Amino acid sequence: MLEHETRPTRAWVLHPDITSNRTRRDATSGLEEAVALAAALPNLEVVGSEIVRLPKIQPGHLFGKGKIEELRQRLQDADVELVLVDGPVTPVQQRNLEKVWKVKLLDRTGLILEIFSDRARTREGVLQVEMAALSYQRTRLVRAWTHLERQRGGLGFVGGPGETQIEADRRAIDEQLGSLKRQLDKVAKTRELHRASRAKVPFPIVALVGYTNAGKSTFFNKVTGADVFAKDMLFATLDPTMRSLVLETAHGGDREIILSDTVGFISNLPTQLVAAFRATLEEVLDADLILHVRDISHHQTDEQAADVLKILSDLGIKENAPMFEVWNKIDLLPDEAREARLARAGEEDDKFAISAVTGEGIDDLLAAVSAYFEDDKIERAFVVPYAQGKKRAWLFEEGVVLSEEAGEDGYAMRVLWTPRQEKEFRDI
Ligand SMILES: Nc1nc2c(ncn2[C@@H]2O[C@H](COP(=O)(O)OP(=O)(O)OP(=O)(O)O)[C@@H](O)[C@H]2O)c(=O)[nH]1
Repeated sequence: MLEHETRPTRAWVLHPDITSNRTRRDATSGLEEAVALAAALPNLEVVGSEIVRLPKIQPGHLFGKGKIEELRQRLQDADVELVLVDGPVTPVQQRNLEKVWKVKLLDRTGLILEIFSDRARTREGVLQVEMAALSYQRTRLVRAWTHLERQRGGLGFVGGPGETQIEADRRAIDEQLGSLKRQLDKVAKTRELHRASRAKVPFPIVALVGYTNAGKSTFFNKVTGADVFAKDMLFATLDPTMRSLVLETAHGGDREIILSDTVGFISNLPTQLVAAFRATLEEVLDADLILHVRDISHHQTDEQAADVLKILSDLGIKENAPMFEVWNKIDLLPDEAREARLARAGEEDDKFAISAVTGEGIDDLLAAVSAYFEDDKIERAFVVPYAQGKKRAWLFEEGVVLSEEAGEDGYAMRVLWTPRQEKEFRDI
């Protein structure tokens, strides 16, 4: 009934393809991702999208004159109100383009911030997004400021209404940032307390990570039966959601684990948001096992996986952290590709092909997770070469050594350990 009042904003997505700055992502999937991002905003209709080749960035207007005029016509014909530019746009370019096109304009960071603020569900999430948004605004003020200085011929002339206003704005933003930071610290402390009390619970934590839209929440819901806001949107989970899950052990017993869903990753994450991610993803740092959920049907699934691993390493997660790869959405693969994936997953003990929608492969994955935390110990004998002192030290730290004898090639060891320790040892 209210349809007329909530008419969606008509938006147009532009993906600048900067010839001098080609990354390994092709422009078409860049545009596709930007459109998907835009669609994640509520009450917005993407009425058009295109790649704009950009041999050279124009400082004042980003695009060249001819292109701007051509676009102006198109935007006007389509009655566009909001233009989303998938890349950085300086405040000056933004102002100029908004004036010529008579639209509102958001760049990639602005767009992601909008989505984040719309999705944040816990107090901490909201605070983080506010902080990120403020830092973003602050850098824009700084840029406007340098621009002003340049216009004055770089004389370093200070004073005048422009500067004073900007300085006041910056101070106001700094004060707000300080206050947000204090609140966030408090929330973080409370969380720390929760975590400490949880640490007393002897349940392993399994964290889901993955590129946005990989299917983490769908998987999480499927296995926990939880009602975690299932949707066809990006970034539905800005805050980690945790549920306990009881798995069956190999001997028919129960094993309880805590499964934690996290925010989806994305390429070219604006720097202002990296900190917000870091706090949100602390759970992952704490996890006993990471499940890296991948949309194996996506044509850039390998690039997405590389992005996720890069973000994890930026977050300080060790390369050899225990991790399973979950190849999700196999139901969407054509037969041949599907068979190939299933065969490879069959060969490697830390890769699993599943469909979070049909449920295929999930039992095997959960059995492997359960086995990973199997307490049953196994005895092994092997030689640790003298050059691998780190491995030997680790065995003693873990307290698994039964006996040790110095031989010709190294230490002949006998150990008693869990399958989990065995895997960790291999990765050292
Ligand atoms: N066909 C198919 N679709 C799936 C599968 N898993 C997830 N999807 C769909 O993929 C879309 C994204 O799934 P989500 O579970 O929301 O993805 P997510 O990784 O939690 O996304 P973010 O919250 O953005 O990080 C939804 O439309 C799901 O229905 C699958 O195994 N097969």
